Amino acid sequence: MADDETDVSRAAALHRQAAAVLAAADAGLHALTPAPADLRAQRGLAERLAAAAAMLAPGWLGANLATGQVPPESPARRPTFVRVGTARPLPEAGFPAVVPLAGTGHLTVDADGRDPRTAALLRAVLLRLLASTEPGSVLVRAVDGADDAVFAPFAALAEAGLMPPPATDPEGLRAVLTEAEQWLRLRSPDPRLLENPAPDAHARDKRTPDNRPWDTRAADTRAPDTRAPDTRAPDTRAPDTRTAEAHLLETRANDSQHPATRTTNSPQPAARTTDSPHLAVGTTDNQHPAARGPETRHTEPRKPEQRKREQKRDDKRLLLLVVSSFPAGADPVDLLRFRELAARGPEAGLHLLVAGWPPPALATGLPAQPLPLSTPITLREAYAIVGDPPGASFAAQPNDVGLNSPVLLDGDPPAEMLAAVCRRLASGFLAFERPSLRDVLPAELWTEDATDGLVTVVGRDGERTVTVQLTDLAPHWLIGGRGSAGKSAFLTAALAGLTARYSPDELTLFVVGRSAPHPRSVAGDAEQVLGRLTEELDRRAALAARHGTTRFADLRAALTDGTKPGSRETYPRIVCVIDEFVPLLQGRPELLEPLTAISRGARSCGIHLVMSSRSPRAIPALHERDGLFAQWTVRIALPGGGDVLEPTNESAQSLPVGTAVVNTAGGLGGPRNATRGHERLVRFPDPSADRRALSELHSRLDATPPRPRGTDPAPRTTEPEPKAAEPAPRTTPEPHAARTTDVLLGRPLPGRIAISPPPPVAFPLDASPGRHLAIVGAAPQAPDLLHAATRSVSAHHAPGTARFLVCTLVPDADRHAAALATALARRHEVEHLDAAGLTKALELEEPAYLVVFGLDAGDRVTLPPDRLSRLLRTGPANGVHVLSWWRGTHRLTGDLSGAAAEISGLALLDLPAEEVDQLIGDGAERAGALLHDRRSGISTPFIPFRTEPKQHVLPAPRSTARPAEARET
Ligand SMILES: Nc1ncnc2c1ncn2[C@@H]1O[C@H](COP(=O)(O)OP(=O)(O)OP(=O)(O)O)[C@@H](O)[C@H]1O
Repeated sequence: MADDETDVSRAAALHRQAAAVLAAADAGLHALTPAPADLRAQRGLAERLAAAAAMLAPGWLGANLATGQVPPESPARRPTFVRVGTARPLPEAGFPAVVPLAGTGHLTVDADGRDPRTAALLRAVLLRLLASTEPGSVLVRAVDGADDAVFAPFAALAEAGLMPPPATDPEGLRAVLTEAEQWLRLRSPDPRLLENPAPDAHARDKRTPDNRPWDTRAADTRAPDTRAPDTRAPDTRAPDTRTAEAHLLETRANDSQHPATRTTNSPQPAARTTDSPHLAVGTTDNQHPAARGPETRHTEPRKPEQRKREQKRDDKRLLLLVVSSFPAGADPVDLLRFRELAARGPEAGLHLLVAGWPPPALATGLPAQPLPLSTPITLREAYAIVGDPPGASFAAQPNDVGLNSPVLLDGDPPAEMLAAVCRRLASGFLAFERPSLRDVLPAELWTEDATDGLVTVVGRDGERTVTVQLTDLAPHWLIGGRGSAGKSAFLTAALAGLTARYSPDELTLFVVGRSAPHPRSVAGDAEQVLGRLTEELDRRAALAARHGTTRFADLRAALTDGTKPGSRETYPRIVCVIDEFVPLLQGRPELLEPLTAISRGARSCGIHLVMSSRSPRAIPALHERDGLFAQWTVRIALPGGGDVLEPTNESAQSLPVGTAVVNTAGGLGGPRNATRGHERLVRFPDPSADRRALSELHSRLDATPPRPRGTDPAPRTTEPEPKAAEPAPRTTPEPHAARTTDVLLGRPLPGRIAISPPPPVAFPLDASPGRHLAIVGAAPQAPDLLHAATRSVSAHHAPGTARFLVCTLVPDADRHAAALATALARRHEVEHLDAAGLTKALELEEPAYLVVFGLDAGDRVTLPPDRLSRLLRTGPANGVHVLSWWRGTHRLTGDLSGAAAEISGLALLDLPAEEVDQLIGDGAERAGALLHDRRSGISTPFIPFRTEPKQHVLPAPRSTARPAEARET
């Protein structure tokens, strides 16, 4: 080692000496009476310099790539020097021009990447740095503001997460700057220096100490082409300027005592003992975590040596920020951020390759200053000039600057060579295989119970399966990742896992901005979905208060206690998924309040939020102490999504696509690669690469009938079907039946969310069993509501495409039935049925809407309960839906209760509390109208639509009075 250092020192000294000699030679060439060149001496010198360069930049770092020869295998090393071209003081003599990088400084080129020479140089340098280091030890962030595809040949690295696609706009540029600043903060010896990620440019400039590199250099900056050639002998007295040798030695000294390892109060937090909210992530080989109960893994505080080891491993990495050109909208503050990063970067492993620097003063309003601690390259027509490296001089004389030799910059590396290196790096970095969608799905559908929480497999950590929970203690997930990081893929796979595990009785999805994959999902725009969710939260919170429960499991037990076995009344957990919430909240800030209320009140009500974004910290208030996310312990960071973690947590840096960091301690963490009990690096499936498994799952979900809570799963093969004699519902609905038709019932009550105009309260009719509507109550407006609701269904269908069968069993409603039939006939086929016709219609198998006024008046001859039950269960699969008005609850809860239990939509009008309680298990005082969907368990108050002015509505008997027409048998 000592010998090596001596050799290298000697080589560096030779290099310096040779540079000075060359400068002197150059001066000679330019003198009026040129001295005769000693060509042999020049060639000898060039050879010695080439040998010195080979020592400073061995292997990939300094090889001549133009030959197409892959440099001989050499151990991965820190790129302290890198070649930029060939210095050619004489046509006959040349040597590689190398400049310092890792541990020392940066590189700038005055022309940006639109100049092909610059673009080629950037690619060559990038290739050298990537090829000479271990995969993953140089992280690259690129900016190509001209969107000139300068980095296109490196695209294979994007998938591996080694180099995301370049930022092309100011927003992307700022994201890159922020990432670099975070990198610096974590490694800077004095983190206070970079407390504010986006500094106020002018304030920052004013407080810049005078001894910062760019300030001292600014005073004597001259454009390189105006520099006088060096005519003096090398300055051997210059102990204060750091030579290449000094750089090298200093780099080594720093290596062994990096600032980050020196600090005793490193920002990295000690691992915390996991407590219950942090237990939502688990790993297992085969056992379902729900069966194991909550995990109780505890993490011992890491020992100092272990921490040191982790930090040291991390310190080897470099972050390389490569700018080919600045985006048009970049402003002076962005440029000042570059200077700040440059000034502090090298000591923290941050290096910049910036083309187009200095940016023109006229365009930026800032003086065109060199980038601190950088070696500047200036392009000329046929060659380039390489300026002095940071703190040192290539020149021999104190007043001279730069390498006194023209440099022919390296051209593009051979395409095949570059592609091969990228392939090697990408495959080396993707150490383990992507799981398939089947890996996150259970063998059998809908076998889990959501009482204590939801849990699903999200991917694998090596060979281990990783599960994440949604429970009272870990109620919500916050997911972050840049564009194309795989957020949709992660969500789709996670939701597939949940919907396959939990039947609609256990789980209801509320989905904003994406399609809903579960039979009882509620999908729509944010206003509609959050409106429904707020109503449901209010309802459940009131029930929890009434029953004195603080856990959802207790509330569910209290609510289902005493309900009849097989009852359709269920209390599913609700998962509300909001994709890309930042633009949503920026556009509709008024939604923040209900969302925060839901987030806070949800945990004891079985309501969970899953929110994702490309820039989760774009609204800082959400992350403050009282902000939306303050209590969200589950954070999931995909590539570029480190923002969802604590600023000190680096585990999401340089994630490849297809991986995510799942952290269940609010993002708490420290260095990358450290082992933390509350954090897992997960490889998750890409459902788009597994379309078959996904569509198979969806078909199975569509085909599986919901089962009442408390009964066995429907498709058990060992048990007989409960009603073998009856035809099973069709598993593959006809195309017409697969369509969902909304029955519009009224306006929502003014709620917490101001929505203009508010969406109507509607009940969706789809192909699953029980999708029928019963309007219940003797209120005068009830028959008119059936009229209005049916008209909304008619309007939903194109003229002539729907069939309506209208029947009235109570004379009081004749007028309504007649008016409805007349109105419907204007658009569709309508048939008026008498009692006998109704009985026959119970056998319907062709699509139709059967509209019955006073269904409760039908006797058992007209309405044989078993035939009615069968129609209600199997009709929707055939496109048959029953829309009915029942004047009271008597028969619904009496002799027709079995059949009526099949009706999943109940519009209750002015019913007494005890009758509401009997029907839907919710005895809250309810004046007015209430829509209850038995499938989702959700009740929504509404103001009924009318077709007639109020005074024309006929009075009807009170619901509690038994209707005379209802004959019991
Ligand atoms: N697990 C995975 N493994 C490999 N590739 C994946 C994986 N998941 C997603 N991808 C790929 O990454 C790309 C982007 O995925 P996706 O659309 O899910 O990203 P996103 O973060 O939702 O993007 P955006 O924010 O732009 O909508 C897709 O081409 C997808 O095939």
